[in-house]
This record gives sequence, structure tokens and C-alpha cells, in this order.
Amino acid sequence: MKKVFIDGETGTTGLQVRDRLIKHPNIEIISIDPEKKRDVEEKRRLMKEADVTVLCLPDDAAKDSVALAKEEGSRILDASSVHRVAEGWVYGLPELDVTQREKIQQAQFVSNPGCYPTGAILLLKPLVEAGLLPASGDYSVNAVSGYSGGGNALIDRYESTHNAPAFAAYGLNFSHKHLPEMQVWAGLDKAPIFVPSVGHFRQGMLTFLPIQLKDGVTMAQLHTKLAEVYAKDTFVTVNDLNVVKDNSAPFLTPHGLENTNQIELSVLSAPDNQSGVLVAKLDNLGKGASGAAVQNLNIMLGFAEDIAVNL
Ligand SMILES: NC(=O)C1=CN([C@@H]2O[C@H](COP(=O)(O)OP(=O)(O)OC[C@H]3O[C@@H](n4cnc5c(N)ncnc54)[C@H](OP(=O)(O)O)[C@@H]3O)[C@@H](O)[C@H]2O)C=CC1
Ligand SMILES: CC(=O)N[C@@H](CCC(=O)OP(=O)(O)O)C(=O)O
Repeated sequence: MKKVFIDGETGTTGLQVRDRLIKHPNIEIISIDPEKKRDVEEKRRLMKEADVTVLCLPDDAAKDSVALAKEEGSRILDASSVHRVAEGWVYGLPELDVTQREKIQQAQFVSNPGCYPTGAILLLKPLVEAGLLPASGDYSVNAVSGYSGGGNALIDRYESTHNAPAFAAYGLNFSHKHLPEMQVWAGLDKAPIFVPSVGHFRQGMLTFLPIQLKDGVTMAQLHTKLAEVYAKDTFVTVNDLNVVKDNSAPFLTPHGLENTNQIELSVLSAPDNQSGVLVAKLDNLGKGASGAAVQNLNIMLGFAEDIAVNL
């Protein structure tokens, strides 16, 4: 049995990691007394005992816990956004390329990806790497998330008050904390224009990348490349070209993957085959957070990566 300490076990991400790990046959959760959840010495004791500590904390609290882990030589999987492009950290997106799983397995410090970047990077990275899309391109990412993406504070706003809009765009100062990881891990020369939004539903996410092609490249070629790259990935599905796979088709909704660690990629082409949109659908709390965290834990601890990743 391996031991995992979830620092921030009662938060939105922490609870979902815990609910998954409860079903894990090879992992025992070691929990902190809720009265002592901010007690540094108690955290230190549990970090020492744990094989891996998962941080499901606000960014500042995550920095403090990492300082502690450095003193103790503990292994960390950080779900916060602090270390996603930081030196000495491995980016916890196993499907990033063929070397990533081994890096995750060997790392002391792994950073879980952000929910929006997971979709944008899986769409962009292989196409840029293959030269089908230019690294220097002007990209836009438009996305909608369930309100659980904003943690307990936004959940309270949507579930305890009437002061919550059905739909709201945000990040309109164009400095959202996910921009650096999108740029770095997708291999872009500059960050995309990113317009996230939140809707009146708890879980689910769509990430859209409008595309205008040049130099004779076609949307069909983009589709073929994505299908080839992710053919063997358990958690990534590439839908058939121009197919809107959704229970509400021809509407494309953020729904259908809730509580799973799956992500679906779609290539939707205009009739000219030169323009269209790339889309990623996922559960912001699944492959966008807690499912991904359990997948990474499995890799870090040498287990099959699909154990207990779904709720
Ligand atoms: N929600 C999402 O979709 C995603 C979230 N994340 C990341 O996961 C992290 C957690 O987010 P989320 O779960 O949404 O946030 P929540 O606000 O839902 O949960 C945060 C939890 O951390 C606890 N906490 C705060 N400070 C400390 C501390 N110093 N020591 C121990 N516990 C503490 C809070 O307790 P209390 O309530 O008492 O303050 C709360 O239980 C964030 O960094 C976020 O960026 C990543 C991907 C997706
Ligand atoms: C709807 C909503 O507020 N979403 C969050 C992102 C959630 C996520 O991916 O978490 P990280 O904080 O770990 O990056 C936001 O835009 O800040």
C-alpha cells in the first residue's frame, strides 16, 4: 500500500481526489485532523509519512506547503497554478508527448495542469510540432466552464444565492493565470487571446480554438494528425471529422463527460476545408483537475494509470 496525504482535502478538488482514492486498491489516504488543517507541524508529519502529498490548496497556501516539502524531501503533486511552468517541476500532462510519463514517474515535483490549458495544449501542441500550424500564429481560445471551476467560493455563489448569471465571460484583462502554461506547453511564440466564461452548470467544459489555415494545409490534415497522435491514449478520444458528438447534437454542449477522466477532441471544418474550429470537451473537475491528479498519482507511484480515475 502507498500512502497519500491530500493537503486541502475538504476543498472542491481535494474532495474529488479523496472520493476517487477511497476506491483505489493500492493507495491509503492519510488525512489531517480538520481542526489542524493549517497546522504546519502536523502537515510536516503527514508529508514525511506519505509517499506523495497532493496539494489542493489556493496558490499562496500551495507555496507554503512546497517550502515544507523541500525541507522534508517529500514528493508533491500540486493542483494549484503556481508551478506549471516553474523550473524543477514536471508538467503533469501524461499525453503531452511520449517522454512525459517517464518524467512524471521519476519526478519529486509534479504540477497538475489547469483545466482550460489541458484542452488547448492537447489540440495545439501536436499540430504546431508537426508544422501544420505555425508557432508564430495568432491564436484565440474561447472556453466555457462549469462553476465548480471557481472552487467553493463560486459554488456558493451559484448554489446559495440568486446572484449568479446564467453565462458570464471573464478574464477580460487578458492576463488569466493559465496563459503562461498554454503558451509554453503548446509551443507557441506568444500567448493566445483567451476568453474564458462560466455557465450555470456545475461541471463540464468546452474549449474552442478557431482556425484559419494557410499554405494549403487542410482541416482534414489537422484531424488526421490528432487521430494519429492520440490513437493509443486511453483518456483522449478524437471524434470523426465534422462530427458533433453530443446527446444534444447538433448543439455541442459541455456535458457528457462529467465525473470521468476523458477528454474528447473534435475538428469541425467549414466547407472550404481551410477554416473551422478545434474543440476540446472535458469535465473541469475530472481530466481538468481531480481525475488528472489521480492519473498522475498512479504514474508517480508505478500503478496502471487508469485505476480510480473516474468517480
Ligand atoms: N476547481 C477546479 O476546477 C480546479 C481547481 N484547481 C486548483 O486546485 C486548488 C484548489 O482549488 P479548489 O479546490 O477549486 O478550491 P476550494 O476553495 O474549493 O478549496 C480550497 C481548500 O483549501 C483549504 N485551505 C485554504 N488554505 C489552506 C491552508 N493553508 N492549509 C490547508 N488547507 C487550506 C480551504 O479551506 P477553507 O474552506 O477552510 O478555507 C479549502 O478546503 C487551487 O489551486 C485551484 O487553482 C485546479 C484545477 C481545477
Ligand atoms: C470557472 C473558473 O473560475 N475557473 C478557474 C480555473 C480553474 C482551474 O483550472 O484551476 P486552476 O486554478 O488550478 O488553474 C479560473 O478561471 O480561474
